[in-house]
Amino acid sequence: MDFSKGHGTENDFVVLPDPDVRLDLTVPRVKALCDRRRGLGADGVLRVAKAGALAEAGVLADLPEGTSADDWFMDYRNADGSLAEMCGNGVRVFAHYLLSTGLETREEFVVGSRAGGKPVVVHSSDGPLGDVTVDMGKIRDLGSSAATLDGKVFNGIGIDVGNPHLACVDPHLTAASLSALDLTAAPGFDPGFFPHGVNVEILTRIDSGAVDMRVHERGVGETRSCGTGTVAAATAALRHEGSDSGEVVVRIPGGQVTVAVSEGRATLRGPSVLVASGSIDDSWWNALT
Ligand SMILES: N[C@H](CCC[C@H](N)C(=O)O)C(=O)O
Repeated sequence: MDFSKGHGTENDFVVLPDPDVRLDLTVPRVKALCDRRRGLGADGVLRVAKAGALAEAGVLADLPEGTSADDWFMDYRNADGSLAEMCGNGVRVFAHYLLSTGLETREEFVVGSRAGGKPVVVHSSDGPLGDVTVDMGKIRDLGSSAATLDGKVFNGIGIDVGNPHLACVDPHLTAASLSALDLTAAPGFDPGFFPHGVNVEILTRIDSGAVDMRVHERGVGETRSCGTGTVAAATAALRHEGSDSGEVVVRIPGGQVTVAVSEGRATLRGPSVLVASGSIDDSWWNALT
């Protein structure tokens, strides 16, 4: 079975073209594929299929809002095999992949996701390097909550970007003290507030239009970047300055992206890199049940 490997600011994914929806993405298979020793290694898996084909195969119960049957659908799984509604870095890699393989010929189109249709603009896709803007849609404020990590409490805002986030702005944090935080353990959070788990972002306040952020992702662990997380972070950072709109450069360990927030919606612009393509041994895959 064919695969490609790509990343968006070093949040990396195995891309699986599956137009006939033949693959059964069981938890053991996704976990093995994402394992950096016994598999290819990735933060997540992006299955490529039309939304209508996924609905016919029963992978989707129905077509999410803003998604038509003929849209290519990003069927995203976290490295632990769990489903997540949306993946901002993944959509950029997915859109770049579609153009690079000729599955899509337009530069502006909609990518389907469990969080709804996401319009994309592929500004460039020259070989391995892409530059993509994603309309991330509505950003919903879930109210105040807090995370505990590295023996400290971080107050933050719950933000729904299609998937759940807890974005914690610490005005005393610097890029240096942020990089010194220990994020190896999963942050503590209020399970009553986030009954389905949460992606946790820790970030500095805005300085010269930019913030520094690290993230511990639900179903993955600390990643070099999280696209939906950068949207949550930018929203919280603007809120911390008393604003509900603006453009924020978010610096993450894997690079940087630009988030624009306005009237409760956001766009995310950033790079995409397609590193490799190859084939996965079918018997290896089939033996994983
Ligand atoms: N890496 C993804 C986020 C995955 C979110 C996933 N960890 C979840 O369970 O919501 C991104 O770039 O937005």
